[in-house]
Amino acid sequence: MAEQTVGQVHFSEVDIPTAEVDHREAVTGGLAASVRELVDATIRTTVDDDEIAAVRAELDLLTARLRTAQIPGPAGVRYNREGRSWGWGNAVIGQRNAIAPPLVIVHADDAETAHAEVTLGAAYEGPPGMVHGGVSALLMDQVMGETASQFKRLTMTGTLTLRYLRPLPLGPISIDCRVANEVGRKVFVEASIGNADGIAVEATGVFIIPSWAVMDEETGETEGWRRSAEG
Ligand SMILES: CCCCC/C=C\C/C=C\C/C=C\C/C=C\CCCC(=O)SCCNC(=O)CCNC(=O)[C@H](O)C(C)(C)COP(=O)(O)OP(=O)(O)OC[C@H]1O[C@@H](n2cnc3c(N)ncnc32)[C@H](O)[C@@H]1OP(=O)(O)O
Repeated sequence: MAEQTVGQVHFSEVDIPTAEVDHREAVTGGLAASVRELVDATIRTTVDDDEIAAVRAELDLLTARLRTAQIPGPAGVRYNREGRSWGWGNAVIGQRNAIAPPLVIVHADDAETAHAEVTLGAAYEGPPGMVHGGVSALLMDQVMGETASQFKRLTMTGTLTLRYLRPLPLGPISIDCRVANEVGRKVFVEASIGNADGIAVEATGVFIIPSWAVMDEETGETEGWRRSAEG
């Protein structure tokens, strides 16, 4: 495994064929989906105290089984020689992360716009019955960051500005995003999150190609970046 550190961000090139990555994602993504159900059930269950104690004991055993073989730290961002990249622990789209909603992001062919959808349940509540404002910010930050990167360069959130227009009920939500402008290493991105009733939150962001990122003058790609297979 080749470790590459670009500034303070670590990437790992691993020699795993894309088919194997896809297989691992299908298997562990299924596990994450089950844990996501568990999170929802934990919030909403009304079973009695004894039943909670019994379930907890079983869960602790299951967790111990998973811990018998673990990587030493977080999942990181990895890529293979076929250009497939993956970040299994990502807080928004990590395939193995039960805390991730998980958002499905579709980027336009020109990579300048993106659309994302997900259904948010009880685990994402802020005001009663409504999406937590920080969750709205989190989801938009991810979509905006990916869109700013255009899958060819490393961008980091510099400034994210949000205007909360109206409360957003839990349930199906969607995000729209576009690159508005670019000046030097600054990429200006706009996004909104809402539902069938309209937009609830608007966001503008300045995403920055860090000064320490090494850029290829011809392609505009930064080192450490590989286009993901899902694009
Ligand atoms: C987390 C990165 C992961 C990367 C993974 C890559 C590939 C993996 C594959 C999939 C992931 C795809 C995309 C990523 C998607 C989502 C990730 C979520 C986004 C995040 O969760 S990311 C974490 C939060 N984020 C930070 O952790 C940043 C901490 N911070 C810094 O690392 C530096 O602070 C930095 C780099 C921001 C700037 O450093 P620098 O040295 O390059 O800046 P410099 O001084 O050269 O300024 C150049 C021009 O930007 C202006 N400028 C500077 N700072 C500004 C700011 N904050 N706001 C507005 N404008 C700013 C100046 O005013 C100047 O403007 P002008 O040229 O006009 O004078």
